[in-house]
Amino acid sequence: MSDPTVLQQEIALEQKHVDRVYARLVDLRRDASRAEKEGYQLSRVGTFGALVERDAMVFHAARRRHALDTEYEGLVFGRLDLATGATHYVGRMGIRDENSAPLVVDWRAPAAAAFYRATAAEPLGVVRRRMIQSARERVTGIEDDLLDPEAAPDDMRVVGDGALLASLSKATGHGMRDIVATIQREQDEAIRSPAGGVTIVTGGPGTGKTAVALHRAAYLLYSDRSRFAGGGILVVGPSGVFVEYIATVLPSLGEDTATLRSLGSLVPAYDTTRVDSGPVAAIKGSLRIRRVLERASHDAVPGAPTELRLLYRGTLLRLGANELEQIRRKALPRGARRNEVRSHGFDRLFDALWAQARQSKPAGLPEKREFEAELADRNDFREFLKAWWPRFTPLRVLRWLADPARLRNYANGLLSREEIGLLEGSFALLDEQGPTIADVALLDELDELMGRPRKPQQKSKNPFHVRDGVQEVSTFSDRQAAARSQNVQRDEDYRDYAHVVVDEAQDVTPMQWRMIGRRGQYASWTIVGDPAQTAWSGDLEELDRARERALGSRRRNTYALTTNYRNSSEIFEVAARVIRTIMPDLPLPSAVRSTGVEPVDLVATAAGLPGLVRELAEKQLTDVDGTIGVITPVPRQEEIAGWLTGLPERVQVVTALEAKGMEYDAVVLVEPAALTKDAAGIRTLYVALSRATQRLTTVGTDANWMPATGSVS
Ligand SMILES: Nc1ncnc2c1ncn2[C@@H]1O[C@H](COP(=O)(O)OP(=O)(O)OP(=O)(O)O)[C@@H](O)[C@H]1O
Repeated sequence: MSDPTVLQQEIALEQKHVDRVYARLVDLRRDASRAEKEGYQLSRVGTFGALVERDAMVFHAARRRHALDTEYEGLVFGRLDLATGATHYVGRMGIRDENSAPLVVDWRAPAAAAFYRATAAEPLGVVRRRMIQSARERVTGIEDDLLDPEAAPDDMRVVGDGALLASLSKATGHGMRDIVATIQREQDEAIRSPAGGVTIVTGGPGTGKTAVALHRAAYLLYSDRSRFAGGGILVVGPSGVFVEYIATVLPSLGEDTATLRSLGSLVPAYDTTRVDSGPVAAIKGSLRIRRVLERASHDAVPGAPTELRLLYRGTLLRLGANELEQIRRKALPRGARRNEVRSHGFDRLFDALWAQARQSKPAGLPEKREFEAELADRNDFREFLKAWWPRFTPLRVLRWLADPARLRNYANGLLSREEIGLLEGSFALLDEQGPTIADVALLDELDELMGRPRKPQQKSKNPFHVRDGVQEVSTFSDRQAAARSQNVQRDEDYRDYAHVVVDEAQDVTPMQWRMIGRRGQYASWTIVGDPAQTAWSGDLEELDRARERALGSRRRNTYALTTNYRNSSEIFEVAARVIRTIMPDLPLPSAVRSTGVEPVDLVATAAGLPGLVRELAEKQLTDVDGTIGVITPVPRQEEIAGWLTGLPERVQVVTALEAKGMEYDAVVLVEPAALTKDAAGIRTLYVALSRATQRLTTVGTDANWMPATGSVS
């Protein structure tokens, strides 16, 4: 423990610098408001040039003000004392004083890298690294790491127990914890990985993969803003709950341009949280379903007219079922996209009708063009076309799969009888309950298979588009320069992202890789995940192949994270025992924190379970300050939520699948035995057991839920 007087003196010292920074911030905000006002004045001049300039000025100034507002909290969080005698302050954004001398260095600037990378073994010129904790403008604490005692001047003071442990013992809030002040070296290396190619980050539970992925997005925006803010960064996470959990991280770093989507909302027309059972999700996720969809996308419309009869100038023109089917098939060869070749179908229909008309030679038969125009004008003919070859939406075609006869026909030779039965059960609910998360990838595939007329894309004409590189300080200028590109209007289903981040990548199915891949054809990628946490019960090799295909031949940079920052060592020990039963040789991360509190395992009768679960949740409310996750088997979420009605919002009831990527201070895992039927279930159990930072309780009707080694294959 450090001497409290020394601590207070050091806090007072840092407060002086922080006061200077905030005073400067006031000036900068005033300048920004003035620039905004002046921008509006320019509109009175009325020339086109002045208007363009006004737009740019107002936009930049407004953005600058926004940046200054959002990064107000915890603006300065670090200080480096170098062996050279120089001192750098590190913060969420770079700020210079009125003479352009740096007051704060942006955490992403090269000069700040040592803040994260220096260790006692390799101090990189850093003598003391100091983390400054604050509440708004007030410095509240200091945690020092003395990295190079030999080089330390005699009067250098070192206080606190180390920054990382201090930060980890804080309670978890609703959003993800902010780690910018305590990023560790192996994480920093992954964050600053080269911008191109594919950066792959692996590591066990709680190793900071999500945190790294998000800080990397912020780093890329900083290091090449015109490329990444202009082209856009897409962040894909597994569930809506997860996306909400991470939503505040990038804005807290001053970046609000990235697009965050869950797998159920990646395609704009849908936004679903409905999940399929594991076996159904495995069929829908497998590439075999693609051929099933392809067949559906080429099939005749249910209830389509089987005959065309038109009275034309006293002559009956008639096409029967066979002729219509032949025309349709010829116009729609394998590989053709139904919505795109619609007009070919119509052309062939006209040809067939024209041939008939010519044969019967009605009086006054006009030229072919005019004949076509006359038909196209007729309501009865137009109605026929609409019914015979409508414009298809993917959802309409997916609904055809709810018809068991059609499904069997499309899946014949591709899926087993049992698999077809499972799909039948799932698609039967499509009309009533809407698509599931797995269906969204099928709908996107159908969209691709059938094509659609695309709107021309709007390109931004940006006279203020400035190419910027990494800058040491004063990032206002690069943020402003890019402001224009952030105003780019993107297509609703924008596909040309400059960078795609995929979190919890181990759970992305082959069909979902195709869906994401369509949106990242020109992108560089960051992929983070942990294969040991996958719930995928399908073919693991197929999964690897699909991912590799989406990522293409881009260069891979791989990073492995090795420390678990989330779980206490007592909690992670239980999770580790579970995963070792199916993956005995898996390298596991080491949990850095011990609380001395052992996890609790309880058994109840079926009748006693609801009361006990409620009691346990209530107890956690007094034991921890932060969030409490009650994790349930997927089919029982609603029932168990019913047992907990009226409890504060801090108690969140989530399924084992929704718990992916999440973190709670206390976890009550209900009926763990429900998850031990197969290897995918055990991997999901491993996820559920590794969500808690402080307290873990397992409770259920089966006392023997801990799987035995080799009990499942
Ligand atoms: N360097 C760090 N300093 C402080 N906290 C950290 C650090 N790295 C990670 N954490 C914290 O550890 C927890 C786990 O991080 P994160 O969710 O990113 O891990 P993950 O590897 O994605 O986990 P999982 O695979 O289990 O979903 C979070 O609370 C995060 O804020």
